[in-house]
Amino acid sequence: MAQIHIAEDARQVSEDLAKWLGSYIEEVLSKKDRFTFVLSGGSTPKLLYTLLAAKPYSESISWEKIHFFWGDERAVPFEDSRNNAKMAYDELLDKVGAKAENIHVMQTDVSAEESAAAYEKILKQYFDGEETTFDFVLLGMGDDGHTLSLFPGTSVIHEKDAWATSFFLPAQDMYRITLTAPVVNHAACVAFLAVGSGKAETLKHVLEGEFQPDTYPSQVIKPSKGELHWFIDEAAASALTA
Ligand SMILES: O=C(O)[C@H](O)[C@@H](O)[C@H](O)[C@H](O)COP(=O)(O)O
Repeated sequence: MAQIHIAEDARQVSEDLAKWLGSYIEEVLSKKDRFTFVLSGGSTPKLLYTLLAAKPYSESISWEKIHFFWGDERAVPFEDSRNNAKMAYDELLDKVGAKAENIHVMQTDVSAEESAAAYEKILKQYFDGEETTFDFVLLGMGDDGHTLSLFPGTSVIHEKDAWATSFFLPAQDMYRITLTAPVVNHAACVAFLAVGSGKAETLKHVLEGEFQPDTYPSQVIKPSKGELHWFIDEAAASALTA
């Protein structure tokens, strides 16, 4: 069952998530020596990353023990403003003590197919045979209900085997590289961060409507063993009935 955290506005949601995440990371690192963290792209996480890169989190989190991954990537050069890895470096990774060898970007200087295959190999090296995959997966949700690069009507929504894949997205005239539901649904903890009235109607369907993953791909995120959290603001929550 998803745990839903509602705050007044986008800043408060990000502050609440930063605080919650700081405690969660500390708890996990009290039991083991690495924390695997999937970063999200899009615009919503920027404020969260900025908060994490500043005090107290810049000093309280053991950044050197965190291994970073991405949920998806647009197959554009790193320097392109649409590149998810660049946003995370600019807002967070260039500001905290993460180790370069622990940061695993989805390469965009090779074909999307090669990038996905290389990512699959890295993920298998980290998690093959493990009880769960990532310690934490941060996800966004588009106004259309997509998450990662699982867009409505795409076959990748139903991928059952690959942990990372790629495909051409005609609507954006670009290739995308993305994690798939299987590897995310085996994570220890998944948290959506979604804000704004533009997501309200979609969020109502995702959380309260029938299971229609081709229309609302975010519905396929259902951790089998792990926790599922939604960090949302009042505007995004405005159509919820529960
Ligand atoms: O590459 C991407 O676009 C993201 O990974 C994507 O899944 C994002 O999380 C949603 O599109 C929400 O984006 P916003 O946060 O900008 O609404």
